[in-house]
Amino acid sequence: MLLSEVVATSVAVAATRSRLAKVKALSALLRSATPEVVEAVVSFLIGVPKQGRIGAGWRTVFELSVGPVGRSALTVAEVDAALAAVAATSGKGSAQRRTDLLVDLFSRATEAEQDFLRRLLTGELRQGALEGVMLDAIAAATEVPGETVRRAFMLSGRLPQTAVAALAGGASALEAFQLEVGRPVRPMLASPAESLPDALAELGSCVVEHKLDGARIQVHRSGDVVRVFTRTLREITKTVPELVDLVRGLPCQSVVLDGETLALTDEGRPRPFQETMSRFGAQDARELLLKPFFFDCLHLDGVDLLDVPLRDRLAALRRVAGEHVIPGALDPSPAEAEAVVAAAMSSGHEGVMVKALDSLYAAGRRGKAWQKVKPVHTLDLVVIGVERGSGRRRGWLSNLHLGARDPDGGPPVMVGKTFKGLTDELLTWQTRELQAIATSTDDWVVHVRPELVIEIELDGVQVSTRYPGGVALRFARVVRYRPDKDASEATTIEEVRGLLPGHTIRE
Ligand SMILES: Nc1ncnc2c1ncn2[C@@H]1O[C@H](COP(=O)(O)OP(=O)(O)OP(=O)(O)O)[C@@H](O)[C@H]1O
Repeated sequence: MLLSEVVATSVAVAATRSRLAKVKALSALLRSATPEVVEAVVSFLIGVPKQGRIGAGWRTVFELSVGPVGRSALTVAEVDAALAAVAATSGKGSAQRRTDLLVDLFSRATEAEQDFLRRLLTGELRQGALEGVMLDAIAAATEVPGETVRRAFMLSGRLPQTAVAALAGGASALEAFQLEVGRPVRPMLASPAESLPDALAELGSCVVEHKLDGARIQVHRSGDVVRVFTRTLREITKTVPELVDLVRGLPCQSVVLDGETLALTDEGRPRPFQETMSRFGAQDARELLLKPFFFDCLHLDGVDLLDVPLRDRLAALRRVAGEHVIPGALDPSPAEAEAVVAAAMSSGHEGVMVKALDSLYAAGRRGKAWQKVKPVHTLDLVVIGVERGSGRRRGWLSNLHLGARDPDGGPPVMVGKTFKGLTDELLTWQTRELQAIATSTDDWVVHVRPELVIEIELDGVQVSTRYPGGVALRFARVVRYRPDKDASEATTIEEVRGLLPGHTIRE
């Protein structure tokens, strides 16, 4: 398959707002790809090359200036091989060798292909929002039910491999995907509830647990080997040795645990979220110990538990991790449930989770079986630009331009601005981070790649003629950055519109 076919499809998908048209274009391309290149084709389209980060600096790639050719015969397989060669280059003089390989590749590409490759390599093409569209396209290309494709993806965590299996072996190949200890699955998510009584009434027999304000972890143990993953399935085993030691000491041979981790003060209250997240960085900074609070068990000693009711998963969890289970109450009366909320709030946590005891573990799903009850309403928005500070904030990048996600995979839709709630520490941090992902700047605004997710508290929204989505935030203020989320998980423009007066307020 020619690279130009992938580029043309990518451009066509970006140019249309119709989900159906996107799915049609992608599935037609998948159908015409030969088995050897399916993995590369899907990787290119979702903007994540198979080789991951190839080690060529952003600047190198962006500043490569090689005259384009008028017509090209570059194939997907050739590009894939070239990227593999770049990724495999290491040692002394490797920066130059990588540049040479890239120059060679770019010199065989047309202008449109160069532009595509540049955006692929700098991560600009990466669009989490395209994942859902791609899953539909795989289903359409193979005539396998969408649910089967989705489940395989949630269990493997990898879209290209899901496509390869679907195209080669259809539904039966996808049904063979199982939970594998050591390979993370997409975590189950929660929907917002109006109130505690609503959630209790809707779910019937349930567990009410503290909703801790930390970071999601998924811990896999097989024998003595323990691996820890974040909510976005990034491995952080090396940075959290205390969690590894703790799970290695549990009374079992193999286990997969789902939970939340955070750093606590001496009084047992949560430390600021930023401090917990700083432990997920590159090095082991063990002076700030993390404590795990597990709330689910997906596998225990050879038995997969994804498809057993929560009641039984919790029994397994208590057996294996008793004292590290998150606080809560099983099958509480309304008064007992209220008491859990009061205890959670007075300990400095953000609310409670209410979960149906007969529900199965729906990997990657934000369903109704788990409902969160939080007194303060927040949105997770994407930073799309930032204004240069003035006065006391001179030298810092300050006023943030905030976007909501387009569920059909288009660029984020601006819904407001804010600099409220930013501490000096956050201003310093964001100035550095935003400069690193700047795409263009003028005197006033620095535009950035839409990657950073930020949690925003607000009083509500109002109709706006200024912003393209027709809706604007009222009194927005920053709660915190969410480095554990990527832009594909941000609040959608529809969810923001749902907050307009006249709509039912969900969160
Ligand atoms: N008892 C608990 N059960 C499940 N998740 C919990 C619990 N306590 C804290 N959490 C955290 O809450 C998250 C679930 O809420 P949700 O699905 O809305 O994700 P979220 O968008 O990160 O939520 P929020 O933005 O409200 O923190 C989980 O990902 C987990 O990190």
